[in-house]
Amino acid sequence: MKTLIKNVVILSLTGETSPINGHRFGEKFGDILIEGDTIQKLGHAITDDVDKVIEGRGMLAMPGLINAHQHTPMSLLKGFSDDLKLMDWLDQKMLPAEARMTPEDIFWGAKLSMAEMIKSGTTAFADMYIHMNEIASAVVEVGMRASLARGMVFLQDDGGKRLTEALELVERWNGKAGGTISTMLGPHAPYTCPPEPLKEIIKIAEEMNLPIHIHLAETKEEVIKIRDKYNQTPTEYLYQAGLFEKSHVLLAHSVHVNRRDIGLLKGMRGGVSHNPVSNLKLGCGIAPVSEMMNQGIGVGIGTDGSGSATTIDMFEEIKAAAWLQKLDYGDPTVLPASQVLRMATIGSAKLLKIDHQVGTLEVGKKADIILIDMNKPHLQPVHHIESLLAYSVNGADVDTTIVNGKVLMQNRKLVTIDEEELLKQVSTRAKRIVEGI
Ligand SMILES: N[C@@H](CCSC[C@H]1O[C@@H](n2cnc3c(=O)[nH]cnc32)[C@H](O)[C@@H]1O)C(=O)O
Ligand SMILES: [Zn+2]
Repeated sequence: MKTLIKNVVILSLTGETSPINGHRFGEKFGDILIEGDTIQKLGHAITDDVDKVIEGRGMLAMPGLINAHQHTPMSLLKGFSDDLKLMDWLDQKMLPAEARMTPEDIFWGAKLSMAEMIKSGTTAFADMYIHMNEIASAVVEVGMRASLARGMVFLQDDGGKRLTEALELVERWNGKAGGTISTMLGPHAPYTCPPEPLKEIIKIAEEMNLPIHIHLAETKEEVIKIRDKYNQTPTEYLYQAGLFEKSHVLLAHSVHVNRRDIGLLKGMRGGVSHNPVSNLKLGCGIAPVSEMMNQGIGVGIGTDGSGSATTIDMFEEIKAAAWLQKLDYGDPTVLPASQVLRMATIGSAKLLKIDHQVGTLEVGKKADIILIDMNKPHLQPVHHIESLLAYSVNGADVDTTIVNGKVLMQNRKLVTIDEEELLKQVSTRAKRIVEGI
């Protein structure tokens, strides 16, 4: 199967961040040839025989956004319990609701998130949740790229069952669906994982060469809890358990990390998923991402589940990430447009360990591409394309979403998801789940 995208402005997001006015609209105008799952040519007036032509005049092509931290089925719980403290929200609302979710609910909730992600330009995501078989099946049906982990909370005595499920997920799905699915191990957080199971997971991850996805230092309460229990910061706790010795680690949040903590993270494989909207909404604080990046720590962008962030539009996260750093430093030159766009693409790709496949538009990479319709009042005139993308574009401006060479949305119509059926399914399921909570 060959697809030709014609007459688009191509923003490949390769290389270093560009200086202000480094890119101008129209400078890289051309065509993209996709063969199978791969970008075959980027050039001018490509004339190959193809099966499908996408006319892209007036549109911009860029790498799909990569959401580095998600709990996709929580879309069923969006708006159900807002404006609560994180620990109350989790203990009193989310965990009881999650206990009621059937595998089918998880399947439909994951699909709901995927519909929203495709419609706002996200092509890949990292997910940590329960009933991962159902999520993996939804991923295959929908055609997105995903890195999946069974979230493990060790507060009850059936923790062993969770580890077994985590390993079954790896066994069954790692590298499957044409290489679009990868897997990680997902110990939930320092406050839900005591040293013993945590160390066991770290050892298994090293032996099996599996990345680890874990929450870190999201709230001040977490810092107090870990200090009271272990007399350490959450980062020190994970460091001492040996987490950063060998494994590739995806840390979600990392809001409350001090200078010393950042020193411990320096040199780690992987890095931090910054989830600014969730952190803002829960009043958690501002993660010191500029400082971490200055120390060479990888930083990508995620949304967290829509149970907390409520929105999973990565363009909102991009804006929030840039604005928060500028505000925090009192300096608008911090985290410029070109840098924050790279965090949400190749930055996240590195965290998911899929940067050899995606994250930039380059010949030989997998075709995960989004087309943005620039013919709109809020996107004209164009002086600096990266500024518009970072500060003006919304998810709803995405016209076409392609993953692994396959068109998942065109003219804003989903190709692999029956939207009407989806909305019917989720409304009845969501009502049943939260009844009486
Ligand atoms: N509760 C599961 C495993 C956890 S999966 C991932 C978990 O992360 C939770 N979660 C979602 N958002 C956040 C957040 O912002 N901070 C901490 N936990 C979260 C979510 O509710 C879900 O329970 C078990 O049976 O072991
Ligand atoms: Zn989370």
